[in-house]
Amino acid sequence: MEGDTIHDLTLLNSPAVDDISHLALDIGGSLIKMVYFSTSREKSVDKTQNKCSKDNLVTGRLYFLKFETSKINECLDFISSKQLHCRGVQHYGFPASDKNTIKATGGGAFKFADLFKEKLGISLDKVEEMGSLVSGANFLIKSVPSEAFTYVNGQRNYEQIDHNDLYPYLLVNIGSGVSMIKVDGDGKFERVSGTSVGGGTFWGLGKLLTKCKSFDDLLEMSHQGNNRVIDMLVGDIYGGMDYLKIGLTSTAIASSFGKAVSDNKELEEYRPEDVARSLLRMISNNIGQIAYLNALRFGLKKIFFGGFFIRGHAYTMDTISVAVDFWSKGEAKAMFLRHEGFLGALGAFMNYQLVEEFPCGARDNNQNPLVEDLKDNGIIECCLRASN
Ligand SMILES: Nc1ncnc2c1ncn2[C@@H]1O[C@H](COP(=O)(O)OP(=O)(O)O)[C@@H](O)[C@H]1O
Ligand SMILES: CC(C)(COP(=O)(O)O)[C@@H](O)C(=O)NCCC(=O)O
Repeated sequence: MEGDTIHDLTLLNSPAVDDISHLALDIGGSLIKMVYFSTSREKSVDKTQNKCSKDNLVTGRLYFLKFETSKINECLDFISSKQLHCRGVQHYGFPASDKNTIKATGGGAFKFADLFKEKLGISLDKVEEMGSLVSGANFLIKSVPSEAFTYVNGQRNYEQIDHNDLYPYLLVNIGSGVSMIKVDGDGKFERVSGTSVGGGTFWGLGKLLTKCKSFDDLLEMSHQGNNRVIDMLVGDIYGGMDYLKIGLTSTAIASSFGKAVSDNKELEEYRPEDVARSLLRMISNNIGQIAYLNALRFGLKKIFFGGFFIRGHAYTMDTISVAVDFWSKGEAKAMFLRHEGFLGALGAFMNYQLVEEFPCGARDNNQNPLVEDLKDNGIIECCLRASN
C-alpha cells in the first residue's frame, strides 16, 4: 500500500479536549467518518491569541477519524470520552446553539439518530449525502494544496486545478456502493448514475473468497497476487495472440475469473492473493469504465474519484486510471483526492457555515505542505468565523 494514505488518528495525535469544537459525521454503509475542528495546536494558553489577526476568525485545524459502522459503539464511546459534542463550542464566541447538535450525513444519520439521542443526548442535524459529497469535494479541490493528483505509471502527479476551469466535472464516490455525480458548481449538481458493484462488493466477496479478516489484509493480499492465474486473458482465447483489430492486446482481460471455469480447481487450490487481485481488478476496471461512459454522456473531461474503497492503493488507482485512459483514448483524466474518504464528512462540516478561509495562516516552517500533511494524517489548517 502507498505511504501517504490518511489513516486513523491515534489519541496521541488528538488535540486537547477543551479546544475541540464543531464535529461532523458521515455515517456510511461501511464506515463512520468524523471531522472536527480544534484550536489546540496553536500552543497558546490565551484563547484570544487563537483569533486570526483579521476580522473575527479563529485559527485551527480539521482532524479526521474513521470507525467501522458495525462498531458504532466505539464511535459513541470516543465522542463521549472526549466530550466532542459539547466542549469548546462557546469558546471564541461560536454560537451556543450548536451545543449537543451535530451535523451528520450518510444513511446512518437516519438509521442511528435515535441511538445518538439515547446514548449521548445528541441530535443529528441531517445534511443531504450527495450535496455533502459535492461540497466536500469542491472545498478540497479549490482550497487545499496538493489535494488532487493523477496516478500514472506508479507515480502521483499533483495537479494545480484552475478554479476557473474546474466545472463541470464528474465525481465518482466509491463507498459501499458507487454514486456518480455531475458537478456544475457550488451546490449545482446531479447524480447521473451509480452502481451497486463497489467497495462493499470488493470487501464482501473478498472476505467470503479469501477468508481474510480485515480490509487492509485483503488489499495487501491483492498486492501480492497475480490476476492472470484466474482471469481469462485475450491471449488465452486467441492462442497467445493480440486481437489488435479491436484494440486488445494478448494480456488484456477477456473475462474476469474466466479461467476458473475450465481449471476444474476448487477455491482452496487458488492462492487467496490471486483471487484478491482478480477481484480488485474486476471491480476497479468496471467502475473506471462506467465512470468514463458517464463522462462521455455529458462531455466531461475531468473525473475525480473519492470514497474509502480507493484507500490510496496503487493497484486500485492504476487500474481505474488505465480504464479511463483506455476507454477515453486519452481524452478524459482520472484524478484522486488525498482526503478521498472524507468528502461527505467535510461537506457536512461545511454546513455549519462557519468556514471562512482555507487554509488559514501559512504553514510557515515548510515549503511543501504535503510533508506536514503526511505527518499529521491529513490535518487541514483553517479559520472559522466566530460570532463576535
Ligand atoms: N477499514 C475498513 N473497513 C471496511 N471497509 C474499508 C476499510 N477501509 C476501506 N474500506 C473500503 O471502503 C468502503 C467504504 O467506503 P466509504 O467511502 O467509507 O463508504 P460508506 O460511506 O458506504 O461507508 C468499504 O466498502 C471498503 O471497500
Ligand atoms: C445508496 C448509496 C448512496 C449510499 O452511500 P454509501 O454508504 O455506499 O457511501 C450508495 O451505496 C449508492 O449510490 N449505491 C448504488 C446504488 C445504485 O445506483 O444502483
